[in-house]
Amino acid sequence: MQPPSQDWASLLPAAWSEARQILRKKCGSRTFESWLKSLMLADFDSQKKIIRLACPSEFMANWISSHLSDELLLAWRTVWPGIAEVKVSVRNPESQPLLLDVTEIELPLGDQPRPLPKKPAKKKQSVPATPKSTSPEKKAEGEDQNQFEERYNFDNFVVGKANDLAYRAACTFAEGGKLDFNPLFLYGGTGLGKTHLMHAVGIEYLKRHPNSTALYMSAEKFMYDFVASMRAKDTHSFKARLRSADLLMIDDVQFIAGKDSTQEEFFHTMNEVITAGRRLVISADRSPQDLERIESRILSRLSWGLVADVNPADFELRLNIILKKLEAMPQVSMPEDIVFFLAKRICTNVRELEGALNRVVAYATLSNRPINMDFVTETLADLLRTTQQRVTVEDIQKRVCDHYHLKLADMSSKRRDRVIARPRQVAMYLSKQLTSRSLPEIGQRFGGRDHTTVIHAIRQIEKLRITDEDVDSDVRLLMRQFEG
Ligand SMILES: Nc1ncnc2c1ncn2[C@@H]1O[C@H](COP(=O)(O)OP(=O)(O)OP(=O)(O)O)[C@@H](O)[C@H]1O
Repeated sequence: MQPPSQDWASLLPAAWSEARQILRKKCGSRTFESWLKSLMLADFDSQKKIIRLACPSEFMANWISSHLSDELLLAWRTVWPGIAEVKVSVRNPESQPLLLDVTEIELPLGDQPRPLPKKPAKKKQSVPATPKSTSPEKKAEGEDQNQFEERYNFDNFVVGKANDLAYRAACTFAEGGKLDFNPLFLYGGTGLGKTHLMHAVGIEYLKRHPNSTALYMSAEKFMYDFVASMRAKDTHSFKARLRSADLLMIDDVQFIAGKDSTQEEFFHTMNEVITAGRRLVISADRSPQDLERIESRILSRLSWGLVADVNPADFELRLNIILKKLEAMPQVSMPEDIVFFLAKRICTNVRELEGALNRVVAYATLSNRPINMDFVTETLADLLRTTQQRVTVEDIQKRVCDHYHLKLADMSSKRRDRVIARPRQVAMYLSKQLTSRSLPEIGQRFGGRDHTTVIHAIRQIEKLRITDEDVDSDVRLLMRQFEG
């Protein structure tokens, strides 16, 4: 059964964001910036599995179609394997895009550029398209008003031991009462919810104080806008915009490390905002004392306020996050053991956990398959491989020998009778699937066999998994033992 269209709409932003990351990597920043960046997601035909992208001109549409169509299809298929076709056409100025692409993080023009951050650019959804006749100033104003992602609110933020302090501090800050501390400094590793909390502060603060102004920007955007304002010889408007906000939030402040002139401006902005009794929220990937190449006067101001850490989610929090996300997808039926499995295995950060969940749901819907353990281990194979504890060829050999009641020495012996040769092939196959060992390395560990023997074993098991149910179920069982 096909899901109703709004289900697709909720999954598309994350998928498009992931596809863009892949495209940037595959095609290089130059091509991406020149040709692909302005592409917008225009439509998704869930019946025919066609993605339609729109770009500003016919010339661009033709060029992209003739030069980059393979890359586009590949990127989409990496994210959603069932996609049949990706079409590029000219944007209809009247129609509203499915997704409005917000400005991606730009490199600063003045201060020494640093590599772009690896995390996906955050997307806003459901932002009304800017009317064509809007003046640039009006547009900037409009962008500020629409800067918060609605779904990043306090209700959607799941609280656990790892983020309790940060959550409570953020709530207090957003209430807008007497300021007991200022600034609020949130820090923690990537993908743990700092940006989510900042958006939640902004949303809540504006809800309670509709006549106030709140401004959120990444430290990179701060840097870029500042440098641009210097070039345009108009730093005045830049300063005025930031310093007049009742609530100012700067995300990922570690990005201005080593940027002297930006830090100078940042320091004065902080000072003015705090002195004027306006609210300031700053986030970083580490605590003030651990931030390097940031001026000490900035660090000391940061430590004046409340410093709250956001820690990696524990199992219970991960479980609750999945359950919360599933609440928003009532059409999805996910068995309890899968929910536990995901919470247990995807423990890097919440962004990855969310990505894994979205991928499973999207693939299942696209391929019309039920969500069960086989499906999930197959769909998330790459992720599980990197997150799983390292499995060694020796572990695999032991498990296979236990399963088939063989001696460990049989894995390396020259004996070729089937009762031994077949399990040995299974062990070679699993070694390729579950470890990062090369074919010669695997052969070496099976009694110094040649890599062509390993290739033969892998092909043999691949064939048998299709034609012989017993072999297939043995392999699945063994695989699950390692992956679970
Ligand atoms: N406690 C939570 N409850 C619900 N969702 C969460 C929680 N923590 C993180 N998320 C989700 O995880 C994703 C990543 O979070 P976010 O972008 O806020 O991370 P971050 O800490 O700002 O990372 P970075 O340092 O890379 O900017 C978001 O989609 C967010 O909604």
